[in-house]
Amino acid sequence: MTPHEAQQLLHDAECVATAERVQAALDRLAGEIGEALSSEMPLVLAVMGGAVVFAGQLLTRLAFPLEFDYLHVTRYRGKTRGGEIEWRVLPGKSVAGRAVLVLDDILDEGETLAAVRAKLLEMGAARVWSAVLTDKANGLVKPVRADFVGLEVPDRYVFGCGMDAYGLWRNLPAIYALSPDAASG
Ligand SMILES: O=P(O)(O)OC[C@H]1O[C@H](OP(=O)(O)OP(=O)(O)O)[C@H](O)[C@@H]1O
Ligand code: HPA
Repeated sequence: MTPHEAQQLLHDAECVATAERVQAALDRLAGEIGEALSSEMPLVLAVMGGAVVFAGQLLTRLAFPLEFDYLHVTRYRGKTRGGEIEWRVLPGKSVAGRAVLVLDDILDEGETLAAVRAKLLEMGAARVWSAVLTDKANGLVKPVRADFVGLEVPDRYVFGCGMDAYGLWRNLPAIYALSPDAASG
């Protein structure tokens, strides 16, 4: 894709959550997570790459002791439809016996979070919580629900705030839905 085509993708997209709404959701989420986990000294794990913005912006709002690490798993690989789960990096820190909080940008069909949760429990995590910046209202019975949800997004392919459109635009501070034409590409 050329830079011009990438700009066109954004131009044709619809904003579904402004940067202000995202920041307000982060403030609320941080409060909810603090109430639930402030005495747990959790290991916070970002699911790379989509969680990079969410994790960075949430962590500085959490005012309790925690450890941070990441794991890398992917199943969309720059496309708008998911496939097989591919594990790229397991968490480097031991999760055995730990309270773990998983951070991800989006709960869509729920396959990724379900696989991450199962893997962490298999690795001996004592308890696994999850927080997602967005939960897609797609009407599916998802295999897992998130304990903490920032925003609901419509049943469209969304991007920005860590979420990519064909590998691009993770850097946007607001959330957009791809135009139907672009989403089928
Ligand atoms: O609920 P699901 O349908 O499983 O989809 C959610 C997952 O899909 C995205 O990851 P992706 O595979 O696109 O990799 P990325 O994090 O590098 O964008 C997103 O970051 C979530 O991890
Ligand atoms: N946008 C970006 N990444 C995603 C989505 C989406 O709508 N669903 C699953 N991963």
